[in-house]
Amino acid sequence: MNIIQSNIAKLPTKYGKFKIKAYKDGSQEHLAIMSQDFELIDAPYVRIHSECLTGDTLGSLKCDCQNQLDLSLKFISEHGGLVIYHRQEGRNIGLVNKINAYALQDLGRNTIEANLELGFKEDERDYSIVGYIFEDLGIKTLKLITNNPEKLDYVKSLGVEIKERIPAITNSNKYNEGYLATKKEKMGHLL
Ligand SMILES: Nc1nc2c(ncn2[C@@H]2O[C@H](COP(=O)(O)OP(=O)(O)OP(=O)(O)O)[C@@H](O)[C@H]2O)c(=O)[nH]1
Ligand SMILES: [Zn+2]
Repeated sequence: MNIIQSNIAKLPTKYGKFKIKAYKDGSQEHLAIMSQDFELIDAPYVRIHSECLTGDTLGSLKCDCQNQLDLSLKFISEHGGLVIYHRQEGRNIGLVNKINAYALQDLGRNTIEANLELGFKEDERDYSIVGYIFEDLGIKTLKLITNNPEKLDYVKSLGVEIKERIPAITNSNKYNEGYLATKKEKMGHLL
């Protein structure tokens, strides 16, 4: 992998004070957002957050992403750890394709059917940059904040020990009930 790394900088936020580092992998740029005491923690809390501009930034109610990011930043600010902001928008199909998938969902398809109809797998994410960041930051043991079994399997495949899984469950609403049901029933998410 040919990764370009930034230096570490301070990032004060409404959640608390963090440190931040950026990684450039081809055309994708990812972030590691660390609590101030990160280096001193043996098994940090870690959230691998998949980019969702419509949720994270615009507050879309079609998914649970903004609530999960909010929960993770608050939790990690308080208990110590790391949020990896993994910039693979739309499970790595990009924004144009994700909005086309939303248009198909407006016609009644679920998230998986919409992806398949556009010629993609149900999930196109590749987590290799996460392994690179773990190695760069010296993470060998962690507590993972996720409901997604694929993220758990990926971390285990690196030989990194998962001491605990913290569910990332937030309130549902009438717009994301179908999305959450598909994740639970068809993608095996621990919801
Ligand atoms: N292709 C596609 N991607 C979506 C859709 N809705 C949300 N996403 C993307 O899905 C990703 C979030 O994945 P989720 O399945 O919600 O959650 P997860 O990250 O796999 O699992 P957790 O760690 O438990 O949050 C983000 O990259 C979103 O942009 C959709 O309808 N279609
Ligand atoms: Zn989302």
